[in-house]
Amino acid sequence: MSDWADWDHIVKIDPDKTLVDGETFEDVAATGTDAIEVGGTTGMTEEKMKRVVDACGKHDIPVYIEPSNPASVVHSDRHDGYLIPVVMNAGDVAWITGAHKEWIRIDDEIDWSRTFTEAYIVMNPEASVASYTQANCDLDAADVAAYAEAAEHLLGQEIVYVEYSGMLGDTDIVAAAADALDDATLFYGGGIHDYESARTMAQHADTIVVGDLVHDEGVEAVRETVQGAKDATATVR
Ligand SMILES: CC(C)=CCC/C(C)=C/CC/C(C)=C/CC/C(C)=C/COP(=O)(O)OP(=O)(O)O
Ligand SMILES: O=P(O)(O)OC[C@@H](O)CO
Ligand SMILES: [Mg+2]
Repeated sequence: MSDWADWDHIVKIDPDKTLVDGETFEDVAATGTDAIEVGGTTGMTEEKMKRVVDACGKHDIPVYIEPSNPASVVHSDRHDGYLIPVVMNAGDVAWITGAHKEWIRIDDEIDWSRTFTEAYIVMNPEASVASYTQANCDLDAADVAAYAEAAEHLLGQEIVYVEYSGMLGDTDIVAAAADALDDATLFYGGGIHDYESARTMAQHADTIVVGDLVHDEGVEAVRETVQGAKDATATVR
């Protein structure tokens, strides 16, 4: 069984951002979250990635690199694996297969045994990731459900990621993606900022991803979202 099948909550650390004053990656690992993903769209470098992966990898929690470009991939045995995005609604094929082909050409240390993909559906047109990938975010619930189904059944994706980075998404859209999937795991990320927003999104998604909150508000606020995710899981399943 894959690691993520048991995850209700992920903290996503952006190596281009800082933690709240006085907080450490040990504090982040102790929030009760199930895993740490390390990634961001803008300002990513190998050096910043390495610093965060090394710091997070010291604690007893799964750590996955989520690269936004081939140059931000670092290899180490400090982390558990690699979650490589594939953007279903990208406007530029670079973000579906192009960057992947280039990465494989230049990197001769890829460890396929711990490399997996995430099928992104990018929904917030204001997010950096939307402009970066030239995503078509003008999608209704039926479009999103169809992308989710295509990801799982045509492309064999094990993770589908509804991405509202920076804003709280539409629950009808997240529910439609959830209904469309059979066995794939649904990640939801974007705008989760408290117990209630976490619980609401976790009622639909298998796993919620909390990003900006850890940088802007800190670990106490993250802890509340963990509780929201766990409570939703307890009622739904
Ligand atoms: C093939 C390799 C190794 C890399 C390419 C992988 C792809 C397709 C990346 C596309 C962009 C993407 C989906 C990146 C994942 C990380 C992510 C969504 C971060 C959040 O982005 P924002 O919140 O918009 O950006 P900032 O917070 O950095 O402004
Ligand atoms: O930063 P936020 O809005 O929490 O989004 C989390 C994550 O989905 C970003 O890739
Ligand atoms: Mg962001």
